[in-house]
Amino acid sequence: MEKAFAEIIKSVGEDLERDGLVDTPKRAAKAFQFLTEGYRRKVDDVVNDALFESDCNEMVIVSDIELYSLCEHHLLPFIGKAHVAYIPSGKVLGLSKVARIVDLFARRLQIQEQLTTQIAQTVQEVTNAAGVGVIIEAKHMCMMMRGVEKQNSVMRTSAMLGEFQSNQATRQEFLSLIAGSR
Ligand SMILES: Nc1nc2c(ncn2[C@@H]2O[C@H](COP(=O)(O)OP(=O)(O)OP(=O)(O)O)[C@@H](O)[C@H]2O)c(=O)[nH]1
Ligand SMILES: [Zn+2]
Repeated sequence: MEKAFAEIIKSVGEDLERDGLVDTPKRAAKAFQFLTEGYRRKVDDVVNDALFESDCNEMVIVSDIELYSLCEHHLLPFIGKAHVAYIPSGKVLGLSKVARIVDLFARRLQIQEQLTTQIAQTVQEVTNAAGVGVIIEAKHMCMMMRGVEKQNSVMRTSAMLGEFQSNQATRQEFLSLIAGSR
């Protein structure tokens, strides 16, 4: 990866020997490894058995989880928030683990739709919840810094599983609680 970054820097006409750039391929490779570390993590390790028996069967919402991902088309960041809700069915998930699941899939090359679905399916699989809802709102640098250059558009995606899909009242409760947090 270091070599690849060195090639990219040379290809823009820069001098790789100059002071500020000497260590840049190494730094950039380290940064890119971090931004894609989701490929090297496993759900079980991330969740770390932090599942707790509970007879709570009311909606749990973790909202406004910061999200940084990379669009797979341009390798530019998309940045925003994820809102994750589920209805427990015997087990609740450690609070931080919801955010860790978001990062696990965000730190990959992604499109927002797939990221949203992967988070929802994983929360469902891990908790066996009666329903899961995920909403992501994000701004894509590939639409802001280049290309169509629209600064204010926000992409909103959702994935609704189980009761969030079949029960209008559940979905509505989730949406109104999210709206309250905005
Ligand atoms: N659906 C979806 N599209 C995305 C996402 N991230 C980037 N894109 C889009 O992927 C598309 C790639 O289109 P192309 O025409 O192949 O690439 P391009 O010529 O660079 O397109 P422009 O961005 O329109 O300049 C663009 O419309 C991007 O806006 C995403 O998360 N979801
Ligand atoms: Zn893009």
